Amino acid sequence: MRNGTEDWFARRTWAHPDWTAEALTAAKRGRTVSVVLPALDEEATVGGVVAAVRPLLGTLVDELVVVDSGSTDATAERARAAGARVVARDAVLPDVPVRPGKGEVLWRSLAATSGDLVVFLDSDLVDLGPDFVTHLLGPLLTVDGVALVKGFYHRPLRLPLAGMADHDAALTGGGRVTELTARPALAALRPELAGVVQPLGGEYAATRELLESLPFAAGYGVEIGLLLDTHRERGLDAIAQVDLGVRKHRHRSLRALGATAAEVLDAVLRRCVPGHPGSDPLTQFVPVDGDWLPDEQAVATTDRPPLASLTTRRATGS
Ligand SMILES: O=c1ccn([C@@H]2O[C@H](COP(=O)(O)OP(=O)(O)O[C@H]3O[C@H](CO)[C@@H](O)[C@H](O)[C@H]3O)[C@@H](O)[C@H]2O)c(=O)[nH]1
Ligand SMILES: O=C(O)[C@H](O)COP(=O)(O)O
Repeated sequence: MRNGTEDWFARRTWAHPDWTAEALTAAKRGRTVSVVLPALDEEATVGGVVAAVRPLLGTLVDELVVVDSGSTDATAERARAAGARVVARDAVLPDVPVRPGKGEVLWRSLAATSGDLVVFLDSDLVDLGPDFVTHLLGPLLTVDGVALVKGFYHRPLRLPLAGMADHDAALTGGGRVTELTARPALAALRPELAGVVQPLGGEYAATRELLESLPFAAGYGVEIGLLLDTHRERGLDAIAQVDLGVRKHRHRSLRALGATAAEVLDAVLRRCVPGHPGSDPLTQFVPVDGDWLPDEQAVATTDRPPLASLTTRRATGS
């Protein structure tokens, strides 16, 4: 790591966070907190994530919202039954036509919530620790100048893998796009961010003021886009990271992760390489009856503008 990044790592990494919900509730001093779970067909897991956050509702957390990304399963019902407010993505900013993708629902979630601080959690997590939300809020509530807090964790790969002993995969095999695309891309194009352990992690917290000032990449590029833009606009010291223990989630296929990687890379290139024209659809090859058939997957390559600019345009009628 470069010197400045090593210094940042030492100052802005909490490897053994010990904030309690009680202490942080006292530290809020009038600030409010929204927890947002984006969810697309997560009926199996969303109730568990909501249940893990629910005990904090009314003290550290002021609102708990699942933003439904067009699910066709029982995600909304399960989330509601577990105690969340559920908002359909097209009910937020109803005059703005919906685009697909994760970044889109996170962007809309800002207009559906009001907390001064916003915590995002993926809704495909399983067995998440009770302190995920508390620890993500620690630096925001107690350290001046911090605007974005990323979680980091052990990431077990809960899939059978040839050639890998169970205990290796169980400890560190997960985060394939993180390790094979995101971190190498940052090392090449924004090495100051090489100390961020989980640049893609879906568990992070930020000030509303920061989030509303930044563009949101439409698809899976949203996390790395927010990280790069926070660094560019506010500097390294506005970013912190906190060890959350272990993160387990629902794994997607390598093919699906190829499209995620393409969106992550596109978001990096658009921010780090002037003149990048935007990526083509991703061609993957699928074996069918002894032949290899090309299959094109769309790559989301556009950003939503900062929500604050939209609100200003509406207020001034421009
Ligand atoms: O169109 C979408 C796609 C996903 N999701 C939700 O977003 C979360 C994360 O999606 P997932 O498909 O599980 O992503 P991962 O394969 O786990 O991708 C990792 O890497 C992505 C790229 O940075 C991040 O967006 C993810 O948070 C991070 O977990 C889940 O709750 C999904 O239900 C939506 O709400 N709408
Ligand atoms: O963050 C990532 O790299 C993706 O979520 C993939 O994670 P996985 O390899 O644990 O499925």
